Amino acid sequence: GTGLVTATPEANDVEYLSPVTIGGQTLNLDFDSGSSDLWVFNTQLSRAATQGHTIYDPTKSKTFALMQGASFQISYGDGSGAAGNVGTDTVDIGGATVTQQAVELATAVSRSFVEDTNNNGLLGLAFSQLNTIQPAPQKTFFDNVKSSLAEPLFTADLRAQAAGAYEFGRVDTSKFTGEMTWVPVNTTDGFWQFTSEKFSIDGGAPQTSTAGAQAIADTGTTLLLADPAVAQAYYAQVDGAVDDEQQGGFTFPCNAQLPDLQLDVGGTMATVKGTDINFAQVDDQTCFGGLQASPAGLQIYGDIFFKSNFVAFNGGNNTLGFAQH
Ligand SMILES: CC[C@H](C)[C@H](NC(=O)[C@H](C)NC(=O)[C@@H](CCSC)NC[C@@H](N)Cc1ccccc1)C(=O)O
Repeated sequence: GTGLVTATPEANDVEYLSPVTIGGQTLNLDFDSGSSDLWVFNTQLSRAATQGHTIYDPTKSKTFALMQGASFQISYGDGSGAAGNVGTDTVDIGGATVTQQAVELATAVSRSFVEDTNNNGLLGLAFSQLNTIQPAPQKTFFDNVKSSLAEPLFTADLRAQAAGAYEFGRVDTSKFTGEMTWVPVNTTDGFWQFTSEKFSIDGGAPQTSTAGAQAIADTGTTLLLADPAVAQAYYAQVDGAVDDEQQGGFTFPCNAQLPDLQLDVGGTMATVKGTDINFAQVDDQTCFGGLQASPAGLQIYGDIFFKSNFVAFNGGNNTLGFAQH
């Protein structure tokens, strides 16, 4: 295939896992457009840490080579992280193949990764400048494979409680309805970043949250973390919604009617379906919102956004394409 793999959701669509073959060994990884390291669970980790995981064994790969003296250490916004050493091997995603791809072998991973036994590592799809390998940062799979693709792009087709897909090299127009809108990406910080300062609720009058507010497209983040003004205005329209310190964010009665939310992506409005904003039940009557306030200044449009929008990441001209699906 041209580089087409299934994206399978965990419970509550917390993460999406896709098969990657490394030196002939297939592991399910979390494709993450919000970071730029490809790291895997492997035989160097303790048995306790790898319990329930699928691990990569470099000694069993005919094409593995150690990258002498190289190491990595990555931290994520949720406080999790991983660190270890580095090699190269042949990496194949649905037929799109890179020989001598930098593959980072964790020798330490945070508890949240140990406990998430569906997740055997991350495949970073942000810009290579964010790669954490020392002494010399290495290229992402996408950067390495780009020139061999029919088109220098990949797409994310993530679905609510259903199998979706990542595809490298083409935009499958049968996967979405209406027109795809392309917007320029600001790559300065290494993310797929764009201006997102306007919002409207149920197609009402657009309001500005914060002039010049920035957002990133992050397939590796579960929720939609938006400017606090957006979250406050949205949940003000939901009867019984409260910002519940104890639950860690906005909750509402599970039978609430959730309005649709429009957010601008580089000036063009994209819709997030209200149904996708009901994230998970936290007790018999109460549900936790998929839209929450972003702690930092930066907005993080995670899987909640992708469930309503098919997104193309074009590394040829650094643009993002989005369309309703
Ligand atoms: C605290 C670390 C800050 C956020 C920063 N790190 C980052 O920005 C890294 C590359 N990206 C991330 O922490 C976030 C984007 C944060 S926006 C600043 N994306 C990747 C994240 N979803 C990966 C993940 C997947 C599953 C489970 C947990 C984590 C740094 O290293 O400085």
